[in-house]
Amino acid sequence: MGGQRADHDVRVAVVGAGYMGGGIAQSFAARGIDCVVVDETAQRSRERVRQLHEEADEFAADGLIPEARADAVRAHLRAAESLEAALAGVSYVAEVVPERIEVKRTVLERISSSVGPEVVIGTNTSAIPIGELATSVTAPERFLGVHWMNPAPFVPSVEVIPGARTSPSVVEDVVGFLRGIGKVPTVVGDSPGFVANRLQYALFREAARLVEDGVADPAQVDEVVRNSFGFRLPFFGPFAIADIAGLDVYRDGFTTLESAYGDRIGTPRMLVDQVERGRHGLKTGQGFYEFADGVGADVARYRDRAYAGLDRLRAELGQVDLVERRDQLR
Ligand SMILES: NC(=O)c1ccc[n+]([C@@H]2O[C@H](COP(=O)([O-])OP(=O)(O)OC[C@H]3O[C@@H](n4cnc5c(N)ncnc54)[C@H](O)[C@@H]3O)[C@@H](O)[C@H]2O)c1
Ligand SMILES: O=C(O)[C@@H](O)[C@@H](O)[C@H](O)[C@@H](O)CO
Repeated sequence: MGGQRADHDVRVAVVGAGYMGGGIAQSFAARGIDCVVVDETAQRSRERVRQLHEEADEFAADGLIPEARADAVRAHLRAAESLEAALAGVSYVAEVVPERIEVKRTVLERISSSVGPEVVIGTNTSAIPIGELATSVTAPERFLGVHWMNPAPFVPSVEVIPGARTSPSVVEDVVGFLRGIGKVPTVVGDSPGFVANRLQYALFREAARLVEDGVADPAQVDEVVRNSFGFRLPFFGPFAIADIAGLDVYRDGFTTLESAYGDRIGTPRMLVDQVERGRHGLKTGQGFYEFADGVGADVARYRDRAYAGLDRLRAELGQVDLVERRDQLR
């Protein structure tokens, strides 16, 4: 795929046409890449493709995607009558079946035994280490994690997770292929939950503890997150935010949290090292990032412009009113 064939020759099979598989298939087809989806039965495959075509038209009607992209989904996205029929002539296979290792292993065995070793197989697993799934794949050098976020058509990030035996050229091809359809692929290490879900689930675990401890209810937690650090995250990740806040300030804050919660929110050694080396972030010109030679002032100006712009965009979009269940467990 990609490297060996021009992208317009690439054909994609999506195995598992559920919430994520459907969105992944739409994402490829909308860019003119022939994509075939297969689910547990031919009937479900056909039904899902009908839904995906209609959904793409709705996206266009709502102004979310250009009309031409919706037309491309109809032209390039189709259903297969069987797994074998779906896999015929493809360059890339997306495995998007349920997050149960035994289901994934069975499906991956069937896929990898039905296609040649040149066909790349990407699993959309949320958290299962690639190494644990690679044992079910013949020619594991063509196998890797390709973790899309929901909803696949609109969230830019795709984590690309090589297994121990994944060929570097396969990683390079997949990254280029994803960039070619407008995604933001990031190559990360093979650790349970990778980056996105290890952070997302850690946040959720602590959010659940806040409710369990009676500090806030779910709606209050969500409101604070959306309007505090969540407001900043579209522009700066956690290390940049820490640099901007001041690593010395973070170190001091951790002192309180560590004394209250122990290792659960313990002070990272890397943070202490930075502070002890006088690298406090934007305020000293160096932290996890470089801010010297006027870069800090540019970052601050961008920060303020971005946040003011997001504030205007949020006012324009409004927000959805979620009704919290009042019988929440504390
Ligand atoms: N839901 C999310 O937010 C999200 C986000 C990123 C990654 N993921 C991961 O993507 C994968 C799929 O998640 P989902 O939310 O789309 O689940 P889903 O239940 O919506 O879709 C799974 C689909 O796989 C089909 N399926 C089951 N066994 C099959 C088989 N043997 N052959 C073909 N199809 C089969 C099911 O019928 C279903 O349509 C999981 O690994 C999940 O962890 C989910
Ligand atoms: O945030 C995402 O898109 C997902 O990774 C999460 O919704 C979550 O991890 C699901 O994958 C659970 O299967």
